[in-house]
Amino acid sequence: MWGALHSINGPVVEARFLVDRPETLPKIGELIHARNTRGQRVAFEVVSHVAADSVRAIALADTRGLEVGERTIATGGPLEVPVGEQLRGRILDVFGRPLDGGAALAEPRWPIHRRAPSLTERVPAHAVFETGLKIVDLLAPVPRGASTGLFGGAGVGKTVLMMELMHNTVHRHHGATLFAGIGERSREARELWLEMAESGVLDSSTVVLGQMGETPGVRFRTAAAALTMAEWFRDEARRDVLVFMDNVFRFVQAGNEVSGMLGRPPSRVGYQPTLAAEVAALQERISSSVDAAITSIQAVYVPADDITDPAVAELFTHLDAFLVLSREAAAEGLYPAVDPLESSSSLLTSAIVGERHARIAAEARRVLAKYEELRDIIALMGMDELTPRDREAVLRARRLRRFLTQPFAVTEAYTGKPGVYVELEQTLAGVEAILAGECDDLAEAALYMGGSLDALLRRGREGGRADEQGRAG
Ligand SMILES: Nc1ncnc2c1ncn2[C@@H]1O[C@H](COP(=O)(O)OP(=O)(O)OP(=O)(O)O)[C@@H](O)[C@H]1O
Repeated sequence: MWGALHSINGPVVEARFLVDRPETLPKIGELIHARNTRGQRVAFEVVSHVAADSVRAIALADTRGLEVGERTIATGGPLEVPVGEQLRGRILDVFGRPLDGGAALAEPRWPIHRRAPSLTERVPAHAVFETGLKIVDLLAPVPRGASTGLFGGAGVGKTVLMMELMHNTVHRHHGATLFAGIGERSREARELWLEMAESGVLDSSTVVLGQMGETPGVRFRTAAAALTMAEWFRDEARRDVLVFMDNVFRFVQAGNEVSGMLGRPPSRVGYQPTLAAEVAALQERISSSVDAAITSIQAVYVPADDITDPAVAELFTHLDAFLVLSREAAAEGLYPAVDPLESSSSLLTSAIVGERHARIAAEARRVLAKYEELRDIIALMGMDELTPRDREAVLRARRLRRFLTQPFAVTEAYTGKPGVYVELEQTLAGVEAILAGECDDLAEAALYMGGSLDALLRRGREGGRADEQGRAG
């Protein structure tokens, strides 16, 4: 159907169509096109009907060079993105166009506005997505088919952690991984791309970018585009998919910009009135089917560290686990720098992970919390002032904290240590032994940056033998 641009107001346009019946007017969510003075096609998404023959639409590209009266074409459907195995190893924009200099993608294409599975179709997120990372699987198990929030300032290891999780998903779960870059700096996306290539996860992953500097419409739709691609892997290939969103707060922010441009009055503390619905529409699509699941890890920027911010609070209601990265842990070289006390997961109850895991995790947390509590006293007065009971807790907490570090496969190139994947059972056995005092006589360093307790003890014995040989020689 044909129409013409009737008004242009930055990224918001109104287009009038030649309609014979009201139902033929482009629908909300439908894509319409117009050409700018350079002959380039500019896409818009219809966001509201303003009259029987007119729509308001938001640009998904730069609107400079557009003129009133320009012919507008309704495409008859929403934005569609390519799906399928062809996505692997590709870096795409929100339209599914290559950003990696490679060939254009072919059919099939799926519309980005897809229904979330209904309550009867979805499988509750009561299963653990094993990451192979001791500290995560023990204290903040990632729920399969649900969302986990990732929190941490600059330089504490967010990107490295995301890449290790991608690596383990591909190599252990034979799953697919997707990275949605939303509203962050383009330079970071380029670095991520290089790091992904270097650490060997790029070939099995797909990156979808709607970065800072793109129009709000593009940034707002990036998450939906990436989820559509993930849904193909879950529903057609029946494979588990891990979707990273960096940063989901920027999705809310883009929605707010769109809302402001449309002249909608803001509600809570300046956010869009549609905030809850927009977040829910996105998060509800992250779910399991009978055969496979979309599991999502979402970096969350917390403005001014204020967790009562309405957007952050809204995002929190959809998160089933929290991975909090700590600057102190990173400074001490305790990688992955996951904060063992701040991180949590709704799965950590005996009904879901079993009585043993829940008990070991609670005990580990108690000992680590005790150590935190005593740190200042130790710094001031030294260990000698502690009661024997507290001294024992400190000794075990320090060993436990070191046991919860481990080398990553994706950092092998610069740490020189091969990465390890530790199965949950081995993590539990190691933590149980440390808490029972079986490692009290071991040097702390013997438990640092390794895998299972058995592997660490083996490493210690071999190291000891090598030392003896060295001395003998
Ligand atoms: N698991 C790890 N093992 C060893 N070193 C690590 C690990 N994680 C992070 N580092 C070190 O910390 C540095 C910063 O990590 P990373 O780039 O992941 O941080 P970030 O939080 O994503 O930072 P930014 O916010 O700047 O993107 C790495 O270059 C590396 O030196």
